[in-house]
Amino acid sequence: MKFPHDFLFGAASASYQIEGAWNEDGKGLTNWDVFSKIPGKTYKGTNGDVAIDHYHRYKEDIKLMAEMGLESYRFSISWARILPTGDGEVNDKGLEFYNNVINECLKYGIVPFVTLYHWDLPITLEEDGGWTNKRTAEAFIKYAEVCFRAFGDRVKHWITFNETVMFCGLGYLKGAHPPGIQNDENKYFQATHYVFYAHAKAVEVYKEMNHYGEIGITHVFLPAFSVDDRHENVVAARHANEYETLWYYDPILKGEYPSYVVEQLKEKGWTPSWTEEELATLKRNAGKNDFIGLNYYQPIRVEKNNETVSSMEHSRETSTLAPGNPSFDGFYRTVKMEDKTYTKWGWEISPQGFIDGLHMLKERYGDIKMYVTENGLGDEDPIIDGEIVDVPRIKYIEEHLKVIKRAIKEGIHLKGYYAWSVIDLLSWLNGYKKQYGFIYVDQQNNLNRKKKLSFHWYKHIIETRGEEL
Ligand SMILES: C[C@@]1(C(=O)O)OC[C@H]2O[C@@H](O)[C@H](O)[C@@H](O)[C@H]2O1
Repeated sequence: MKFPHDFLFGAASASYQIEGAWNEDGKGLTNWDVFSKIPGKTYKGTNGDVAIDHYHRYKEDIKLMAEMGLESYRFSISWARILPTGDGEVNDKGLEFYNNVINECLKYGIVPFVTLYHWDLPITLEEDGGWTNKRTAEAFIKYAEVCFRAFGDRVKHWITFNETVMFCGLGYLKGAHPPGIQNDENKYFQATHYVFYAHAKAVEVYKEMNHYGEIGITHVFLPAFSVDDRHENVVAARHANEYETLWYYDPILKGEYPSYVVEQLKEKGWTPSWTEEELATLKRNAGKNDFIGLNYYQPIRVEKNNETVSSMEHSRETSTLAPGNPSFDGFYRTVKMEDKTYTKWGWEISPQGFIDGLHMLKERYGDIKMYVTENGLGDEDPIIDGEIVDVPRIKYIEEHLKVIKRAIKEGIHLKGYYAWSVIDLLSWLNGYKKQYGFIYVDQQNNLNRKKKLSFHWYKHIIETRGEEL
């Protein structure tokens, strides 16, 4: 059986991780332009000043995507190219660049799937409190409207935010991302709330423009499972799902926060300073979401944590989602299991965990359309006789596409798959060591591009619509 005719086979990237041209054509400074240059913050001091120079080489890259037969390309817009000061004047050169990227995609019949925010925030807003300041939410709504107006005639698929849990969690709890704050639960929960509010307002604005496209948000999907049937561990898994999934998915799809978490935030003094108008905005717009984007890489296996967790000193290493760390509130800890397989970065490889999680989502949120907006293997790819023989990546994606096909047969409303990433790119915390792409970029040789083994494999899968999977 083939994948459905309207299922999109895609691949993804993000502006800061591929574009470079960090200070060209009127682009404003972003939080990552500044944070990445603070000594010790990134792996070997890598940053996105050049990245893989996609800003100047987008035509070559999109031509390669077309050669792969890619049906859709998910990329993000750098806010600071459009509004260099965050909420001031529009930069026409920024509009021009993304118009060129969109038109280049359409030239090959590649469907552009655009993420408005993939972590690069104009520095003026970061320095004014970032997502803990409602000004940033209001600025996002202005930025989104500028993009809808400029590109909405050709872009019909919009993602507002990528992985809120990551930029808020790493920004305000682990400190591994800008603004580099550790263990501040009040700021963390406040930031997530203003992101959800900004999302709901952007959905409302988009729908009022009658562009007849679709809009949603992309969240990490990290289903938590108990390590065994012991009651305290089952309770720990429930707790993890409430904080890591329901806190993110409920305000979007139900328009309200999960009561389990709300009650505990009240007890702990972590309740965001939300207003009735903001909460009403979430409620009013929840039903207008066209889809939810899932970034699935792994499940987590959890057990009750019985050791006291003082405010941990975090590092890049404790921020890479490898198992063995306690949750920020100390309630549970993740566990590396003897009978599971893991990537070099300690992420469990579990297609079964994905399909089990998908049924959990369907049970709670019904038939909401879903896209897999990221899935892929971060690896140090083997090179044999000059060829990138990334067989582990082929196996990883193949196994996940198989369960996606099964999930669709079981009634899960999945309409597309975007591999992370279309091309090797800058990792926020791992530099260029952790590769994800179908296309290799030679960092030692003029950033030359080279098709990997997986490029040819994915081309075949797309051509045959995954019939053999
Ligand atoms: C943490 C990490 C990683 O480095 O493996 O997860 C997978 C992937 O998620 C994406 O949204 C990030 O933009 C990209 O950089 C990757 O980030």
